[in-house]
Amino acid sequence: MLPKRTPSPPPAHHAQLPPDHFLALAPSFNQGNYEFPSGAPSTASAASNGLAPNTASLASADFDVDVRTGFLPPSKNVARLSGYYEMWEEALDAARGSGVGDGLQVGGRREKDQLWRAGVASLPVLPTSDLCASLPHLRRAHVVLTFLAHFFAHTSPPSTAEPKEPVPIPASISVPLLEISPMLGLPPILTYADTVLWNFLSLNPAVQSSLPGNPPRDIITTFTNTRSEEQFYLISSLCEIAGAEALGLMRRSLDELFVADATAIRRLTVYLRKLAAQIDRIGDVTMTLMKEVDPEDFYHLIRPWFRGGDGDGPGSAGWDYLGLASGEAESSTHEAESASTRGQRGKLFSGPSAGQSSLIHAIDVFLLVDHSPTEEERREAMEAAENRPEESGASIQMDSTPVGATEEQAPAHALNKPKSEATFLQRMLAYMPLPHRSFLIHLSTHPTPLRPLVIHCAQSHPALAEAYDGTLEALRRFRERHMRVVSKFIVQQARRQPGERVRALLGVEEPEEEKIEVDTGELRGTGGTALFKFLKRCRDNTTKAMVRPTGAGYELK
Ligand code: HEM
Repeated sequence: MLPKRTPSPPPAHHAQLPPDHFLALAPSFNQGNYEFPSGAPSTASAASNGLAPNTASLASADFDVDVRTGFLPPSKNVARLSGYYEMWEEALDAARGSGVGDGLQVGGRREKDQLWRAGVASLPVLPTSDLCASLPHLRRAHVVLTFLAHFFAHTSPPSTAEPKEPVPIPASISVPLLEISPMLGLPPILTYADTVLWNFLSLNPAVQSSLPGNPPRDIITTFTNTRSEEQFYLISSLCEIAGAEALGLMRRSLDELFVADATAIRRLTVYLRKLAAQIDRIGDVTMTLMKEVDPEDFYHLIRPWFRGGDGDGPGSAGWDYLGLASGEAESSTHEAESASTRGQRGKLFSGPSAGQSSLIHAIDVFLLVDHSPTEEERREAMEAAENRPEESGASIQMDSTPVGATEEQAPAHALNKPKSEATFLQRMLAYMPLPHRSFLIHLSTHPTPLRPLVIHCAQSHPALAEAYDGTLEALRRFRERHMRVVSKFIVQQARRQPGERVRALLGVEEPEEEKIEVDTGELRGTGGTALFKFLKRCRDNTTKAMVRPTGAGYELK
């Protein structure tokens, strides 16, 4: 099925990394500790015993955050690898086919799917050294290899053994993937960075940037060739563009916070109002999903490809990354890996979710919205971890407590949190590219004095408190609208059979029964969350941060 090839010379056009690029530097924070056995991704001044300056900024090139494009790369994404890496691209072309319904099918029951898998398993293990000189090429390699890994895993026959065997990922994919993933600070699984940040071309691809005047227009890689899948990624990238403007407003607010005199407070009030409008804009863009993405396509055709090694819930067998000696495999583990799978073959990484976007998390940190678990949730998580250690997830601590904060300065709910359990948002940090993760950790360990200032000035400058609450109200509105999207694209689809068109594409003839009973409490996102509880809690935490909270809102149904 795949053409036989012998390795040809490496691509000649790779640009050299500037010597001060983050990939070229040995990070000073790269010594292991309890939380990050393979090195802590933190640039916090706390890590240097207070000697390092606080360089926290909301648009910092050091963290690969661009003033114009935010978390999207300002330079052009690579659309195709060349030289001997063409082999991977050809395997991906063969998996995708040339149109809707022409590619591989989840379940891999057909001969076509089996031939493809055999072809990929017999590919040689390519060296990755020629990718290392260029960040855009390294990113494209992660996109290609993770799409291939998901194609391979989801066309593999289900294990009939008891207990289930992990899904094998062949050495031709897993070895290079495990080599390049640490260079990007990502786990060896498809992430939001692969489907969105590094997967678009702009309106004018000749121009080396994705400025607002030259926004993302074409998606490079999909599983299904459907317009819905392209639009799902594209709309997410347009949210990021709208978010870049929000980051700019937050950066200007930080400058005013630094001065904090009467003029600065007036300006801050204006910036917060503008920030609220920009968050509404992100919500407007998100709502275009309702029109542009077909919910049946999303739920039945696209989403099944996203499932990661933990896709079967707590009892998942995971994915087995073949081809490395056991010692090597262990040194390639990543923070996203659950502690319970270290040393085991089946790795339980989660599939991609827009919850892995750094944008909304950055707004949360700026406004000091705290998502740490409540006492009750902490107890529940501890019990779950004791009973089912595989559910405890990776532990990356990110709360909004200022470094050196006193009890009065820190939000009460952010103090005294144990380090042993991680919230969804903390877990999602591990699925972000290293510079973005470092950026969020840096911000959260140097939180803005915004909320304390708003509280301090509530009497003397009520307009500031109003603007602050207005921004949180806009963030709450975003979360409500997002819940409507989740309701339409997941909850409602889980309750009914797909129509004839989608059944034909799935290779399913007759629906088993028209209506499906769904326990909504059991519905899980690709990030592994219990959907209803999680999204409501994120919404309610936003309201809690208000100086004058408003009432409850939309219920997922
Ligand atoms: C069809 C479209 C979408 C669906 C079905 C969807 C679904 C989900 C689900 C199921 C979660 C829970 C986490 C998980 O387990 O994966 C989640 C979280 C999240 N999603 Fe989406 N999502 C969609 C689009 C978007 C877009 C366009 C954004 C843009 C910013 C976004 C932002 C977030 C954020 C920030 C979270 C974390 C929870 C929060 O902070 O409130 N999502 N999403």
